[in-house]
Amino acid sequence: MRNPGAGPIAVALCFLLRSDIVDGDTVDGDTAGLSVLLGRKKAGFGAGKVVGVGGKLEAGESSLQAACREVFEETGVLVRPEHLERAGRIFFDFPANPDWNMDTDLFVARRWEGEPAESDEIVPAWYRVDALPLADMWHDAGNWLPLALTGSAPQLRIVLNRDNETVAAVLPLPR
Ligand SMILES: Nc1[nH]c(=O)nc2c1ncn2[C@H]1C[C@H](O)[C@@H](COP(=O)(O)OP(=O)(O)OP(=O)(O)O)O1
Repeated sequence: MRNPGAGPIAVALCFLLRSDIVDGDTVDGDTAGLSVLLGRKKAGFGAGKVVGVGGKLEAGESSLQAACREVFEETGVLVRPEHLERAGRIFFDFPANPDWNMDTDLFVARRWEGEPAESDEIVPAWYRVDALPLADMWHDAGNWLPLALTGSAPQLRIVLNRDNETVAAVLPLPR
């Protein structure tokens, strides 16, 4: 994937959050009536899985800039950096393949311009936050995605097993 021995890959993910509640509706719970934009990955790392929209930082880029660029490249939606909210940080730790280690900044956005459209990389779709498609995602998604989408700002190191799929441990990240 990249130069052996280099540090973790810096990644940014951005979750667009849409309120489905129309005026006058009443709902129970924090997440009822909220949907998130995820994407079915067509190629590359994690192909076939439903994943967060985002990807690797380019040289000289901040994670904020990368999140906006990746959302645009992968879905055609324009998100402005000032509309991103930090939503946590996850270190994906692949002990069997350390070259895959990723240090991932999470963002949510509640404002954007445009409608998501399919790209070469993903098929975007809206999912209810209280019914996330966890069976189609990375095994670890249930450990951090609901927390990130409900404002808990998880800061976690997710250690994968040697199968590079199942979760060996979920540890706090030093702040
Ligand atoms: N354990 C894990 N759980 C998860 O939910 N997402 C993970 C993960 N490990 C990696 N990812 C995500 C983070 C990142 O968005 C993505 C890999 O980065 P990219 O999408 O940029 O990779 P690709 O190889 O497809 O990209 P390019 O070749 O740069 O187009 O995988």
